[in-house]
Amino acid sequence: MAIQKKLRAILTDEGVLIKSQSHHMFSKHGQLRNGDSLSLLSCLSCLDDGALSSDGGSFNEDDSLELLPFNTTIPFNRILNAKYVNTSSTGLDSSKLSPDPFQHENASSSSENDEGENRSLSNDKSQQVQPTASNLHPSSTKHQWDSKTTKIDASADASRDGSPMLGMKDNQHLIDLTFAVPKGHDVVPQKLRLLIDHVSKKTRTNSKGQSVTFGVVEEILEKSYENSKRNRSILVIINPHGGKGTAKTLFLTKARPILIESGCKIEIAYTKYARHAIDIAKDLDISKYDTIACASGDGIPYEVINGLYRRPDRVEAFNKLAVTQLPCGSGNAMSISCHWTNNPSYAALCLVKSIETRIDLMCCSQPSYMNEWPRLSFLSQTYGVIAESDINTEFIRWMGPIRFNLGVAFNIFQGKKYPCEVFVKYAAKSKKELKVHFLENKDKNTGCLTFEPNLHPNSSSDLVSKNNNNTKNELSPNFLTEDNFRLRYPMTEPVPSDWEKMDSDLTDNLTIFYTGKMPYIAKDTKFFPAALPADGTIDLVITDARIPVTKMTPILLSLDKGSHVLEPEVVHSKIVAYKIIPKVKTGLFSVDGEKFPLEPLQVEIMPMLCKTLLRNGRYIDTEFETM
Ligand SMILES: Nc1ncnc2c1ncn2[C@@H]1O[C@H](COP(=O)(O)OP(=O)(O)OP(=O)(O)O)[C@@H](O)[C@H]1O
Repeated sequence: MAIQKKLRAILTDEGVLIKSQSHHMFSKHGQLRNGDSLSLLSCLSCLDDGALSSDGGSFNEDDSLELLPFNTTIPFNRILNAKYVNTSSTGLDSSKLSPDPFQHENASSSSENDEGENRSLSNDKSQQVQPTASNLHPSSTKHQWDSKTTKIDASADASRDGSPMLGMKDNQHLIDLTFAVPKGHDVVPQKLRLLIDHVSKKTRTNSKGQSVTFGVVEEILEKSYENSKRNRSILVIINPHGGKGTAKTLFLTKARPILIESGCKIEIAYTKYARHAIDIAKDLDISKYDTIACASGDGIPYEVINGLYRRPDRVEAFNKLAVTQLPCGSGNAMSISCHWTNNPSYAALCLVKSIETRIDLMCCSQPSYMNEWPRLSFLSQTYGVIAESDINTEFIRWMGPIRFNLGVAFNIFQGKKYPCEVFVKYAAKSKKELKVHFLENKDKNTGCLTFEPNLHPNSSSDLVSKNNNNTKNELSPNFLTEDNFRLRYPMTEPVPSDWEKMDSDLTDNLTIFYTGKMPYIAKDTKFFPAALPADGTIDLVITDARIPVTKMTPILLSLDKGSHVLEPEVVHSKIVAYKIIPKVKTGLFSVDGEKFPLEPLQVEIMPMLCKTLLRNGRYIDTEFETM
């Protein structure tokens, strides 16, 4: 009968293992051949490789790998959703089920048009209601099947425990599985109807204190979202001008499908003027969301963080909301550092699978605005040749990231210097101390909120590294209090006695002053390879204009590898606060890529102020320890 010809599968520690009854289930190119409608399962084999390239690229995007005709595993870290197929209450005989495993699929039915108005994009009901511990109980059998629209209502569907239909054994369950597959340079949702042979051994305690065995869907979803939060409520802020005007299309075509299929609830706000995201964050109803995703460059997350900071209820806002980026701008340092990718579809997959983590911010004060609002910075502050190059090459914006490198090289080879005074409170002054600090802190996962030790030691899940020595984190969801926002070193007070004044022989000849919190400042620019999410320090890099061009050239050329910090001519320290007083008459600071006035600037670390989403609960691996 028809059901015997369906794809059959079992659960393993790694994922859903597709078994075939027929040796001819897959063609050479991964197409199903058993008479069912064909589904191209290209590159399921490379799904096993969840590793993103450490250079800030994306996952293994090679879809030309040999296909696995049998025993193909869909890893849990690529599974977006699972639902029971409801057959018993439909009047349908299982033998009459469509042979096409996709015919009854209910793709996201959000019917929004593509206009640039702010509007709700809540996905349809089937996406909002997910199988949960409470609605998966087998006794609940409220089934709905709209045969006209062939939609499966998840609320009904999820209420069922996959009880066997005609021709199925007790331990068999018919489910619809949605998972992410590579396609070209992206990852896209794919759906498959599977007959799963499974008897769950997992139990949970229900609201009455009884021990209840997991349903297979519940077990799949639990393993697929281990350590991460399911069904996020996301406010997506799109800068329609971001990424040379491509941000909106990038989000809608690449990121949104992954979010929708994962059961996220989405609303979109478009920025209508410069700095609009500050106002959006300042005024939004924080009870409606748990995540703000900036489909933009790094400018919008900067604005969102500063908008939240200006709220009277900022403690609640920073306790509740995670701020993340879907890389749709020209500078996407946050996504490269946090999601380990510059690709919006892979970043969306990382978003739904990530670990909520508290990261440090930096609080910036300058005379012209410190009495109003100090500015929070999540990425970097720079003065000197890079600040000038980044901002002053805006006129060649159309060139994309390369404009940054051209500007830097141009000014460096002109031998420009930017005299200043710098006062620093060190955490690790020498390169040796810095390395010790890095090694001591890199596996601590200090800010992880949802981290738990790997429940499945044999699992290949990449959510949790097997060889780290993490323990369950004790951070409370209401970790922050107003005290966390208090400045330890107000600019109005004299420089504290435990700060050191840097040698003026160096600072009078300074070319680059760069402080940062994330490893990548742009694609292929690993400027702060020792940066850690929540180690309570800022990384400082300084260069001297007297470095000969013959030595400066290799330093600049090693920015992609991050090994520039090892060069003896480059100052590299970890600090908790600093004050820089420029001595030049014209110029600027750049804070998170934004233009700031040429005035004394004082910055201090704000430990774990911002909740964000990190793949594996950590920044992209910079390989600093092996440099
Ligand atoms: N509708 C708008 N009109 C004009 N400016 C806008 C608008 N929306 C946002 N902006 C501004 O655009 C700037 C850059 O935003 P974003 O970082 O998203 O883009 P980007 O493509 O990465 O640009 P950049 O090259 O500056 O990094 C921000 O300063 C923001 O205030």
